[in-house]
Amino acid sequence: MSSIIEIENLSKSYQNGFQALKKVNLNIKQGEIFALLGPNGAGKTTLISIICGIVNATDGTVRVGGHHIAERYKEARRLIGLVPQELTADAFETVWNTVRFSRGLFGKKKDDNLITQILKDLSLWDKRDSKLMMLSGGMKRRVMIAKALSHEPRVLFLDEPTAGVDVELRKSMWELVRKLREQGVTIILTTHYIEEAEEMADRIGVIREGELILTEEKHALMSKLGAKQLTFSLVKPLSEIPSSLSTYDLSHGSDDQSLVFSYDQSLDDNKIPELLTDLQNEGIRFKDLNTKQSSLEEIFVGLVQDRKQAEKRI
Ligand SMILES: Nc1ncnc2c1ncn2[C@@H]1O[C@H](COP(=O)(O)OP(=O)(O)OP(=O)(O)O)[C@@H](O)[C@H]1O
Repeated sequence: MSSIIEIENLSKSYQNGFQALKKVNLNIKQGEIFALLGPNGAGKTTLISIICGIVNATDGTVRVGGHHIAERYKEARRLIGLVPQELTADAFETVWNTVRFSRGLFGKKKDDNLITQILKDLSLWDKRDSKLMMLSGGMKRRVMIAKALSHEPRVLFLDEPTAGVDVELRKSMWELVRKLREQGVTIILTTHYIEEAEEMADRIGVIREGELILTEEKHALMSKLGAKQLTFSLVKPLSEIPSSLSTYDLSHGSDDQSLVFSYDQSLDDNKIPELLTDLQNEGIRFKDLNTKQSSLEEIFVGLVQDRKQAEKRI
């Protein structure tokens, strides 16, 4: 897959000297859904704002569709649709005019059939004559998406697309994003809902204190970093774990009738066969077994906390 966005050694220091991005390197592949995760203040919005030409980089380069974002701003910007966190449209204007006008801003020819289609796809057609201020929060957010799509961008940035919306609307947003991807649009989203990244993203980037500390295919990330737990439901309570089993990472579960074995699933030799034999030798019998993989949330919290813990140790 070719890259639609190429970011090289991108750094940003704000005027007050604060360094918000530190030598970020990232390629976004055409047609993927990329989720950018990071705690508050990590630099997500700064990164998006530079790619969209709203904020200037201090160092490094960004190319969108091969166009240098500063030297060929117009060409690059034309390929991008941005859905910001905040509503940025005239509250007294109608849905139809808002979306139609936005296409014109990018110098695109009028295409009312396209605007009609976008509004229908976003379930906004019935509201086309309503003023924005009459719409619910979720509807307003859809208008922002319609606006961003009006000039047929190849890349769509969604900054916190579902912050503060209810579960039903969040799910319908996810549907919509998938549909856009099927139409060939590359999607980059920032989110605080790890569940959202877990559900939608093909690839995940984690940013922490201005550094892109990881980019990985979602499935690879989950199997690489995800510890797995195997829980044994015991036939009889076990007050103490025998010392002969001390080489295994074992602990009691919710009570002394369950035993939890944590292991690294990326290792070929996960020691499960040996553990089963040793349990039998110790006369520890079980009536049921189940495994659990750590969620993306657990992985993410672990990644973001590592640094804090390391700093505490110093
Ligand atoms: N204009 C500015 N001048 C100085 N510092 C700024 C400016 N804009 C942002 N920052 C700082 O840069 C850092 C990164 O901010 P940014 O908005 O990119 O983070 P974020 O990851 O998007 O956070 P959130 O999840 O809260 O939206 C923060 O510490 C912020 O305070």
